[in-house]
Amino acid sequence: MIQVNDVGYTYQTKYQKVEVLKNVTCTFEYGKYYAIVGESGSGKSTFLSLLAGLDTPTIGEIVIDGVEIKNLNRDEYRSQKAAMVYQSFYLFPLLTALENVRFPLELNGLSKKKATEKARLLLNQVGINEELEKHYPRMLSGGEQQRVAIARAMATGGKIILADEPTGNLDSKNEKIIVHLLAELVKKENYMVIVVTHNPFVAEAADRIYHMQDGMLGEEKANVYL
Ligand SMILES: Nc1ncnc2c1ncn2[C@@H]1O[C@H](COP(=O)(O)OP(=O)(O)OP(=O)(O)O)[C@@H](O)[C@H]1O
Repeated sequence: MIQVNDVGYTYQTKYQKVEVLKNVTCTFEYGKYYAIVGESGSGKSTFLSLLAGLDTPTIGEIVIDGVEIKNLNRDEYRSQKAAMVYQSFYLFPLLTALENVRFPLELNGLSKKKATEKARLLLNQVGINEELEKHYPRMLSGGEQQRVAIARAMATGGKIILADEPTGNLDSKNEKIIVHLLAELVKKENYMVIVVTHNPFVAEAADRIYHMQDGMLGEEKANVYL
């Protein structure tokens, strides 16, 4: 699980300090889908980047499966435990769908043959067939690209998916497909999914919703929509 204990984060610009997160305390468990909602500029993405190990809290601690994040090897954490999914997909443009998913598997030491087999399984799981796997990202629809990005996140082998507006560039049909996919990973494979979103539909599917307001995380609420 992830325990966030009294975390604060301050951006230091040339002229001023901007306190973006204040006294954030919460926990995230495997097998649950969380949504973090809140006004623009309230600190949601900053918080997600701390959970991803992309930045370090100014004060407080984040503990992942019993180890404080600052004591983890950051590269290993991001390549093996927690993966980010973004609004703009960020697939490697010069790699096919299959190669995009195979890449982290090979990076984690699998042979090309084994990595190809595993990548195919993951792509199949997200509904990308053997024809589409040969396509470069520009030849895929937004929904297909996001599914490849989720398969790539799963390829890290970690069970934590951190998603920043994962449906922000998608139409409502693809939005549903992606939300369903994430919810299934949580239910059937014990993933922990944490989604930052402005989209009520994406938030409604969550087990828990956290409200970020002016850098403070509001009381955890069971999802009232369920
Ligand atoms: N590199 C930076 N330097 C200084 N201030 C920053 C930096 N990045 C973000 N901020 C400020 O931190 C605050 C929180 O930003 P953040 O992106 O976390 O908000 P958010 O809730 O995710 O917003 P949105 O919903 O619009 O994406 C904002 O006031 C923003 O201007």
